[in-house]
Amino acid sequence: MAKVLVSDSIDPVGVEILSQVAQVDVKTGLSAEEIIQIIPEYDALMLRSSTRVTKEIVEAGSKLQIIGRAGVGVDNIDVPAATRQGIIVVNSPEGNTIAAAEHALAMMLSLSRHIPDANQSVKANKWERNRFIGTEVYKKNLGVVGLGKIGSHVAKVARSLGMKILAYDPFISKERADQLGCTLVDLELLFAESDFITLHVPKTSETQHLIGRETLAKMKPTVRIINCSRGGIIDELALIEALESGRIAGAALDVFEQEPLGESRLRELSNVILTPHLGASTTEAQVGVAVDVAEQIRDVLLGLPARSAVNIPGLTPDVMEKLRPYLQLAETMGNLVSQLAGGRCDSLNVRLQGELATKDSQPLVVAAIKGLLSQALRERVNYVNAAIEAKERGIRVIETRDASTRDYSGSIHLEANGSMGTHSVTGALLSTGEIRITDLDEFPINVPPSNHMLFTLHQDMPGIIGKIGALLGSFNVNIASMQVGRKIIRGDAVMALSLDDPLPEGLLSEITKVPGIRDAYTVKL
Ligand SMILES: NC(=O)c1ccc[n+]([C@@H]2O[C@H](COP(=O)([O-])OP(=O)(O)OC[C@H]3O[C@@H](n4cnc5c(N)ncnc54)[C@H](O)[C@@H]3O)[C@@H](O)[C@H]2O)c1
Ligand SMILES: O=C(O)CC[C@@H](O)C(=O)O
Repeated sequence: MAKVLVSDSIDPVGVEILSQVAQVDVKTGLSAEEIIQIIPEYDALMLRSSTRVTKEIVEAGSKLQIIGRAGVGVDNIDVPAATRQGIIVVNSPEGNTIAAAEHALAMMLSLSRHIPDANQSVKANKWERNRFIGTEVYKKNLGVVGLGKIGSHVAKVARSLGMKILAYDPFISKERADQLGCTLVDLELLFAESDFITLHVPKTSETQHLIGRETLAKMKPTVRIINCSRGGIIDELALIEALESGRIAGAALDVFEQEPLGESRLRELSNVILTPHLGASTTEAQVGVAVDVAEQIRDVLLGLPARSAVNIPGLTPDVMEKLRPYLQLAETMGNLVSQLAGGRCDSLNVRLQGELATKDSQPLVVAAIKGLLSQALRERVNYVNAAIEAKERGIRVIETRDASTRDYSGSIHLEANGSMGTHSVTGALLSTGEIRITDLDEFPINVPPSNHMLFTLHQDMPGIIGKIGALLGSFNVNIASMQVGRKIIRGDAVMALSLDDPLPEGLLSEITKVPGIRDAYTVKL
């Protein structure tokens, strides 16, 4: 019989479901070393946010088929390590949305009316009615950073409280924001105009310390900040200084840079409310995420696909086998075209060409959408939710199939319209399975995707390639490979460069100033 280790406390209904197919051991509070010792016996691991699934744990799990996170964020699991080991990682993308949104709203109202302090005061036999004068949220500006599932629900409820919602989410269309009654603004304006700011973004390199010393300095002195998303999105030290000096009025935090929260001056501040990562802690959400994830673990142990895998598509094995090499191609092309077009796309045209023009190839469209959304949603977008996420974001997906073959037996052409205009890419596979970008904005090229890329649209004229090379060299950026594509001599052309280093800040605008360069884009793949 298969064995499942449950390493954090989950609702008993989850254990019941797992017990249908496996021996279930619930062992909470184990250290990493203890997990490493016992994990070789287990076929599946189920956890919440307390267990950190490190590379060492993953590598020790020689029998592990699946790791299930009873919640949204999989940032406590080394997903790349699991993927390399062929372990499916599943989560519950929606099971605790309402719970987390309601916690953020509760934090906002508690802050505005001093509920925790007033409660403590009455319990200490005091009656301090003048000490706890609050502020109303009615007609105040609420800045919502991240208008995804939780942020949208917060925005909807806050609107019914009479608040005006300013939202920042570079990956959400204006139409979607309009539907939610939110005004999309840039971060500067959101920070400057908000009376309350609530964070609902994933933790990524872009959102790490999104709120820090510099940004806090731009806020109103009366602002109150709520973080029920992830620790580290606020620079805690900068926040403490701003609260201590009265630079801002208050904060309510459910998540911390270090969890459990250790020694911290946050505990001494009267204008702060702290909760121990309770966003998902409602009976309903705990049942929801436990059922959602336990069912997926049960199914995978029975040899069935998972419906919410973050690292492997939940497709039937035979279709998977056929399409496997092309799924990565479609995803890479989606990621590339989204970065060229700018995050906020309103349409994606997918043309499947040659041998891919069959009805079985539908997962490739999903893979392209997944790639398109990956900048915005990271591990939260998967093969199951990609199409729904695109629809909810107001992205129109148009599919066409063209059975005629060109240079490759099968290729994928994507065209996206985003905040930086309409751009297109085509990709194909070499017989070795390697990916090639074969067309960019209708200009023929032939380059492999790489980590850091630079594309230019320019006029084909003598000296221009040298100028770009020299400019990159002067900033110590090494070029790994370079290719030019053009249709006519001395007409428009594109340059595709693979770089060994990321482009330093400010260099892109220098490149666009080079005479003959019309546009330049950096891309990270
Ligand atoms: N406190 C808790 O217990 C708790 C419970 C559930 C979820 N969470 C956390 O809440 C957060 C939001 O979850 P969700 O389910 O709404 O996720 P979601 O994926 O539905 O929404 C996240 C949104 O952030 C946007 N985004 C990505 N990068 C951005 C950036 N740089 N700037 C602005 N917006 C950006 C995305 O476009 C997306 O719309 C996650 O970090 C999740 O882990 C916490
Ligand atoms: O397990 C929890 O209680 C927290 C879950 C939450 O942080 C999530 O990302 O889903």
